[in-house]
Parts: sequence; C-alpha cells; structure tokens
Amino acid sequence: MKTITVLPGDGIGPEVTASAVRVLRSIMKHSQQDVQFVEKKIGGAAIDTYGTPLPQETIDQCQSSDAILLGAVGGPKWNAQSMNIRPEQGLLGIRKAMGLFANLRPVEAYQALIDSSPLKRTFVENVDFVIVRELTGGLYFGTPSERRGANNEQVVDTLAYSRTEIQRVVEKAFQLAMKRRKKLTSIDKANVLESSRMWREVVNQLAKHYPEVTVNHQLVDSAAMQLITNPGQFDVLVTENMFGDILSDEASVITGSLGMMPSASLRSDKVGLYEPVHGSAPDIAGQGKANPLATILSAALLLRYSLDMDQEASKIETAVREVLNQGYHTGDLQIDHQDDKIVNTTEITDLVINTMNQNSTVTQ
Ligand SMILES: NC(=O)c1ccc[n+]([C@@H]2O[C@H](COP(=O)([O-])OP(=O)(O)OC[C@H]3O[C@@H](n4cnc5c(N)ncnc54)[C@H](O)[C@@H]3O)[C@@H](O)[C@H]2O)c1
Ligand SMILES: CC(C)[C@H](C(=O)O)[C@@H](O)C(=O)O
Ligand SMILES: [Mg+2]
Repeated sequence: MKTITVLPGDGIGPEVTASAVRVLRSIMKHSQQDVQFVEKKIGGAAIDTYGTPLPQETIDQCQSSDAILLGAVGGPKWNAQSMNIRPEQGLLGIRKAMGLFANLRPVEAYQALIDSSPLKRTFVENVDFVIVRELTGGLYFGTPSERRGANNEQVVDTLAYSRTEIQRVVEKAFQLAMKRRKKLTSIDKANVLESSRMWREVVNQLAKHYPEVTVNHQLVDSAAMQLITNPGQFDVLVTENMFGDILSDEASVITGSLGMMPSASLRSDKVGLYEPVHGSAPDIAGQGKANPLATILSAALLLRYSLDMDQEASKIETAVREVLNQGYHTGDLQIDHQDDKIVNTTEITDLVINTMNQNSTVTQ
C-alpha cells in the first residue's frame, strides 16, 4: 500500500488538487497498485485551524508518505494579518522538512496551445526543456534573513550555499540531461555573486564526470532574455532557488499559461512533493475557472518519480494532450481550433478521465 498525502492549501489549491486526485483514483482502478490518500492542512487553511501554516501533524503525515500532492498556499486574507505568520512559510517549511532540494519544472509547448503563447509559432514550436531549481537553500533560507535593523531603516536577506548543497542539485541536473538531449545550461550571476562563482566551479568539476553532456553557463539576466527569444536552445537548465522561481514563471508564458506548468520536488530517494508552479490565484478562486492541468500533470510526475508507474504517467500526459488537441481548454488558454470550447475545472477533468478510460479500452 502506498500513501499519498494531499495538501490542498488555499485559493484554487483545493479545486486543482481535487481534480488531480480524481485522475489518480481513476488510473489506480486499472493498476495493481493500492494507494491511500490522506488529506492535511497547510498554509492559510492551517493558520485558520491551528494558528500555524505548518502543523506538526502535517509534517508527520508527509514524513510517513511515499509522495505528497500540494495545491497552493496564500491569499489576501492572510496578507492583512501579522507579517510574522504567513501561509508561504508552510510551503517553504515542508520543502525544508522533507529535504526536497531539487525542483524540476518541465516546460513543454503543447502543439494545441501554440496560439495561446504570446510568443507564437516561430519561437515556440518544439520547445521542451526542464528547469532544475535548487529548492532548500539560497536567499529563501539564509540566516540572518529579513532581519530589520533596530531603527527599521535596514533589512538583510542572506544568499548562502554550501558546496554540498550545490553539488547535489547540479548532479541531479546532469543525471536528467543524460536521459534527455544531453545539454545543460547553468544559470548564475557569476559576474557579481560569490555564490554564483562557487556554483560555476561545481558545475565545471562535475562536468568532467559527464563528458557526453554539453555544458554552458549563462548569466541570469541574459538567460531571461534568451528564454523568450530562443527557448528552443534549452534542454536542462539548472539554477539557484530564487533565479529558478522567477525564470519558471517567465517560462510558463511559453506553455500558454501558468496553469500548464507542473513540478516535482525531489531528494535522493523516491519520496517527492508534487505541485503546480502557480499560486493560489485568489482572483479566480471558487469560480470553477482554475486550470487543473498543471496539477494533473504534477500527479503524472508523482506516478513516474515516486511510484515507478511510468506507463500510467504517460497515459495521463497523453490524455491531456488529446483533450487540448480536440479544442477543449479552460479560460486562461486560447486555442485556434474549429471546435474551440471553453470548459470549467470539473469539465476538463472529466474530459481527461474519459479520454484515459477510452484509451485503456482501445489498448486492452
Ligand atoms: N506553490 C504555491 O503555493 C504558490 C506559488 C506561487 C504563489 N503563491 C501564492 O499565491 C498567492 C497569489 O499569488 P499571485 O497572484 O502572484 O500568483 P498566482 O500564480 O496565484 O496567479 C497569477 C495569475 O495567474 C492566474 N493563474 C494561476 N494559476 C492558474 C490556474 N491554474 N488556472 C488559471 N489561471 C491561473 C491567476 O488567476 C493570476 O491571474 C500569493 O499569496 C503567493 O504567495 C503560492
Ligand atoms: C509561494 C512562494 C514561496 C513559492 C516560491 O517562491 O518558492 C512559489 O512562488 C513557487 O514558485 O513555488
Ligand atoms: Mg514561484
């Protein structure tokens, strides 16, 4: 029996995780694998019930699980409260408590959505890369952090990395590159930051163990430009925590919407946390408008990386592609298709599940 802990969180989090759990339950019916789902609170929802964004109960449950599926945290309701307790601390806390140092964020230009990308066909066709974002170090976790000077006129955030922290995530990126097109782009700010200079050293050292992988270094500002002007050049990108956060939201434009970007947060064993790249989208929460595909695609990554169910993962990905090819999509996307049809969160989930079921019947 495998255990998947579900952390719906806030805003559209509960809507998109409910969709992904329905997809997972449906695919499990056709597999030999027994899975139980256990739901726990995180973020603003946990603050409301427990007074903390990451209750011990949630940490304990995650630590005894095979995988975690998370929606999103945060929202205006909690912004107004004391700045000392923030929903986002729950997210950073669970990543740190679970030791999930490598965050994979795949970027694919779906054929059906090319018109949805403001970048359009010339640049976007054949784009398929993965951002490997370091997730438990850097500016988010360095101490002292956000310490305010006594006169409230000074603040400091610390960008700290140990060599080991850099090595383990860069190693993951090389391993991923070996399974893909064997091209690694390391992104840093080595013209300014000491942490980036060590990052480069580590990449160059590890490159000697992966002679088949072509390595190049790009500065983050120019990389941000090249992601837009020539995204087809990338295969695997590896970068530190904050650069990875910013570049991945930028890259989501290529896919057509933030609602299309899944992610997997991994460590050295098989346990992982899977979540869409987007946030709690308070502007559309509770209206049935949320695009659940990023979370459904994150569930596919969960099957692939944590449960060794690669075939089932591919079934989900194929169904998503087919539904889009038929012209169905949520309102955040545009499709140039004669039967173009905007559907809601539940309807697109139903379409994915029905397509998966039809495909299983055909192949049986
Ligand atoms: N992993 C997380 O939990 C996570 C990630 C990012 C932001 N956040 C939090 O979410 C809150 C809102 O942040 P924000 O507004 O800057 O970013 P956001 O990602 O929530 O929303 C940005 C825009 O994208 C749209 N959008 C996002 N996901 C969508 C989806 N699945 N379908 C359709 N449209 C979608 C939203 O409607 C909004 O217009 C903040 O509190 C932030 O800290 C959480
Ligand atoms: C909500 C925030 C703390 C989080 C991050 O910066 O890691 C989010 O933007 C993400 O990309 O997962
Ligand atoms: Mg982000």
